[in-house]
Amino acid sequence: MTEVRIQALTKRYGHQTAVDGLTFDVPAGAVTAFLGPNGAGKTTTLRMLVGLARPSAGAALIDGRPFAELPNPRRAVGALLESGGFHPGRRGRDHLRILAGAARLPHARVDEVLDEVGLTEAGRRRVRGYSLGMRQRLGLAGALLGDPGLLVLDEPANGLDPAGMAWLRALLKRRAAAGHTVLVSSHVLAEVAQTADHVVIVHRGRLRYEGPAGGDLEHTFLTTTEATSAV
Ligand SMILES: Nc1ncnc2c1ncn2[C@@H]1O[C@H](COP(=O)(O)OP(=O)(O)OP(=O)(O)O)[C@@H](O)[C@H]1O
Repeated sequence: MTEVRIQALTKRYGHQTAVDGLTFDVPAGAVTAFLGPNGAGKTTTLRMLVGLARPSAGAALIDGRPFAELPNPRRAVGALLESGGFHPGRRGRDHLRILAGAARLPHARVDEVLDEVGLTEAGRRRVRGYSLGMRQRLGLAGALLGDPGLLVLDEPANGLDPAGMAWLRALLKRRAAAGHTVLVSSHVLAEVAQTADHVVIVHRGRLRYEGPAGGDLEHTFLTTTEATSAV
């Protein structure tokens, strides 16, 4: 069971405050949707959680520690924060083999995760020929390699077709049912309503809502974010 605690988390870029004293918990054994308008601070928060950005103040803790202090971070946390970053000339399978090697994970995991994301055949092809949805699936495969207790996904549904969305929904629910912690940002409220158990809404870097999913999510979103965007 992996607990996530965001505590008075703040990130400033010059005079701009992207994340502003944000506090919330992410429960284990549930899918938590992380919502907010464009520029609300979601990606910045997730980047701090997985050690890609340093907080200006406050903390993002995984089982009580910042990512950088986890004893085995690549096994504890699987993250998908952008679907780029693949070497275009590399085969999908080789990309995952390199990740597995760096994390000292058994190479057998590569075939398991390729199968899990439906890329068994495509894994033999070079990434330059992948569609956006296939790149998302490959990114998800990378996040799943270490069978992590915590999955952190930034808009993973981007580029997925309807069957891909249904597949992703089932995957996230399966992880949560197995007791894992799943934190996923999204703009697709209808999708979130079908997937999430718990919802966190931010706006202008601040917490606007935290609670169980259900009810009229669109109404909650629009009223808590004043239907305006910071960008
Ligand atoms: N590296 C950076 N340098 C300067 N400003 C940044 C940087 N990263 C993010 N910001 C700013 O911080 C704010 C929050 O951005 P962030 O990407 O976290 O929002 P978001 O909620 O993920 O948005 P979206 O839904 O559009 O992806 C924005 O105003 C953005 O311009």
